[in-house]
Amino acid sequence: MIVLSGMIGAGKSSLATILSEHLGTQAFYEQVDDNPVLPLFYADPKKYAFLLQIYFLNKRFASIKRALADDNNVLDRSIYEDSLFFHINADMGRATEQEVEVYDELLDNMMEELPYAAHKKAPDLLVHLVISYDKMLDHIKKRGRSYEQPENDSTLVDYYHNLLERYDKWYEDYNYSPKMKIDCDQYDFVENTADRAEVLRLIDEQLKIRGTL
Ligand SMILES: Nc1ncnc2c1ncn2[C@@H]1O[C@H](COP(=O)(O)OP(=O)(O)OP(=O)(O)O)[C@@H](O)[C@H]1O
Ligand SMILES: Nc1nc(=O)c2ncn([C@H]3C[C@H](O)[C@@H](CO)O3)c2[nH]1
Repeated sequence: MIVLSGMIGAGKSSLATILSEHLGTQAFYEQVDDNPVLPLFYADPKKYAFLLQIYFLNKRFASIKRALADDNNVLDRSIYEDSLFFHINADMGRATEQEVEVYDELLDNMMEELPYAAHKKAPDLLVHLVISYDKMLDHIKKRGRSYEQPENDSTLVDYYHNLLERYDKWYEDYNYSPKMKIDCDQYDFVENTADRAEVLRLIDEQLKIRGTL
């Protein structure tokens, strides 16, 4: 299983499609447009942060179990980032200490079950998408989900900056599997075919080193 990580709008879902088609494997997407809790969260983060997190954790666990079944399936976002999101939200006062404690224990408990549920614990490769704030906003605007637009909600500017800041350290500390970075300001793998080919080549190179290609 290959896991894609990175900020909101970095291009994970787009790359999941491109990469899974290239490898002839399956992509497992994050549940967004049919996620009933996400709009509630953006409207009232304090009230819904915990519920949203439990929702994502549950869906993610189900996807991971299926994605781990075959080599090179592509998972759109890691379970470790769900925890990062929640801790940032908690630090912004959107979850209580007790909620954080329950979440962390539940996550640990679920992670202990993964080797039994999926015969494998960690991904074969993490592909982290790095993006600047401005480029990320371009993508968020282009995609047009109203609840993600900072012009509709100025608190999102702080939220996005907090996430971006913490993501760098998260990637540096990540040690559950081999990892690589793709610079989304440098490579436009959605609209530029030469950039797309280069990104796929870089990922293939890592998969060959790891013996899954
Ligand atoms: N390299 C790129 N060039 C141009 N547009 C892009 C690029 N990458 C992504 N986009 C566009 O940006 C938007 C967000 O991309 P996508 O949904 O793939 O991001 P994501 O990382 O999966 O986001 P989220 O974390 O919110 O699920 C989409 O409209 C997509 O077409
Ligand atoms: N709070 C929170 N915790 C998560 O684990 C999480 N994972 C994704 N998201 C939000 C970001 C995008 O708007 C949208 C699509 O990625 O969903 C999350 N939000």
